Amino acid sequence: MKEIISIADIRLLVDTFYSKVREDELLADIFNGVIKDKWPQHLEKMYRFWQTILLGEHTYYGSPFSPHAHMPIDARHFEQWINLFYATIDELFEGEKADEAKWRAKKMAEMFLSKIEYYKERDSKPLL
Ligand code: HEM
Repeated sequence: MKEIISIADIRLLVDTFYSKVREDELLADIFNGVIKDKWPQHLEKMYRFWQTILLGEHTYYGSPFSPHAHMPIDARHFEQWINLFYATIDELFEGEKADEAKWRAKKMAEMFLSKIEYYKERDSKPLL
């Protein structure tokens, strides 16, 4: 077991996590439906995202929430996303950054879910 200290560790984390996602009964179709043949680009973006968060090396400048705003996802999908993410971390890493990765992922999942629910409620309300 090792700590997360380098971009090679981030790549291993991201590659392992998304290979689980791509085999997951609940999540695979949602990801593939949006990403299609652009997996290399998605993975590259996600290396930068986690490199920025965990290593403090600022290489990601996107807006993380926007692409999720209208995906057909609810609490079950986020729960499964978190299960796979935690399983990936626990199988590969230990230490402070590993704990931080889990903590940050959980916080962002909660935030994404509450925003998605907010948009759904608002969209379903009649105008008058
Ligand atoms: C069930 C939950 C989730 C699903 C189905 C999902 C799916 C996706 C998909 C399909 C994309 C590609 C969007 C595109 O290229 O247009 C994406 C992008 C992204 N996701 Fe998620 N995601 C989920 C949860 C999360 C969580 C919890 C995080 C943060 C910890 C996250 C972080 C990101 C980031 C940073 C991007 C790139 C945004 C950009 O374009 O800059 N996602 N996600």
